[in-house]
Amino acid sequence: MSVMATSSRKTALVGLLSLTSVAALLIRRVLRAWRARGLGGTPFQVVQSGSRLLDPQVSPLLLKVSIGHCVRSWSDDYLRRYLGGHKIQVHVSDTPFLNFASKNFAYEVADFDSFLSRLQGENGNKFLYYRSQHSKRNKAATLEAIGLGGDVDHGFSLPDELLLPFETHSTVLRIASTGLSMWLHYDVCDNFLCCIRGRKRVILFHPDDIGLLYISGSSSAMGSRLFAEADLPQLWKEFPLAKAAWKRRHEIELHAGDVLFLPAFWAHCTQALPHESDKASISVNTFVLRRDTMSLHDPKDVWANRELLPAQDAVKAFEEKILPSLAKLPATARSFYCRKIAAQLQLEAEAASASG
Ligand SMILES: O=C(O)CCC(=O)C(=O)O
Ligand SMILES: [Fe+2]
Repeated sequence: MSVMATSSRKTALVGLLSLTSVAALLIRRVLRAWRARGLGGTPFQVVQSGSRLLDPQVSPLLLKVSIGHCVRSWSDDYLRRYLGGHKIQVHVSDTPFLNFASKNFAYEVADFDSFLSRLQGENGNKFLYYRSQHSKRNKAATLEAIGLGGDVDHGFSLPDELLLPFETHSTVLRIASTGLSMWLHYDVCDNFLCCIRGRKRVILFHPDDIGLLYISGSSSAMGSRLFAEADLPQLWKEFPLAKAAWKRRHEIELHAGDVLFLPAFWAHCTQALPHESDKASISVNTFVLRRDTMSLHDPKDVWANRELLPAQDAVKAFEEKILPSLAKLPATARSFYCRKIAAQLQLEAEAASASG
């Protein structure tokens, strides 16, 4: 073999090696972008379109789509122009960690202008949260109901492509003080949670982990203490099962313009964070219903958290029939039959998860 041939083979080999390392670098970059913003736990997927939203096993997704001009237009002055003078109901709390179970906050009626001023000012260490409602108690929220729906040029809108497979249930404006965290809960509708101003940290748990989260009704007894990082060792003492779920959590930080697709039954809690000097974290979320399961949805569900109708029947039968029957048994037999029924239910749950 000639010297020339050996050296050209060497050059080819070196070329191939450097090409491989460039390719590896590129793949690493693409993977990093793909998992972008997933802060802890399971990596997050970023997608450009809504083609997989109806997949029964869909995980939360960060959607790269446009939500209209609101991201640039909705200054405090703009919001005051539309909502100024409105009386709104506000959650007010001394702690940033809101807890629905222990009700560590009060509801106050405030006018919108003073709410915004308090939110941006020093505010005596109070944490404020506004969730828009419909003026009629039995109707679900819309932006039109608070006067924010009509401005096509400067408003909020989700691409038709995302909404078309669904029926819209409601659209909610949410404004929170820096640091305020919303308690862990689940909703029964799929949801597009859109960040308009500030930032929002969101922690989510797979529906299969519901039994580890100390949920009663649709809210967790842990409130939003998952955001109190220094307090986590104490939290695991009080709520030991939750530690395993925490390790598998999905977590993301939303920035202005980001849309999180948050599937129904994924328990979630959020933390409002500032952007530069702006202390308001503003988001809009649209709850949607899948057409194939719409008939199971309670027509009286205003907040997107009433159990599906067959689940309401099951819970009622459990509380009114099964539990009282079991209570008639002596302790050993009660423990035996509770475990037997729990094992049967566990098998049902596994089979349903596998077929979902
Ligand atoms: O961040 C918030 O204000 C809560 C959002 C939420 O729970 C939802 O959109 O379902
Ligand atoms: Fe929610």
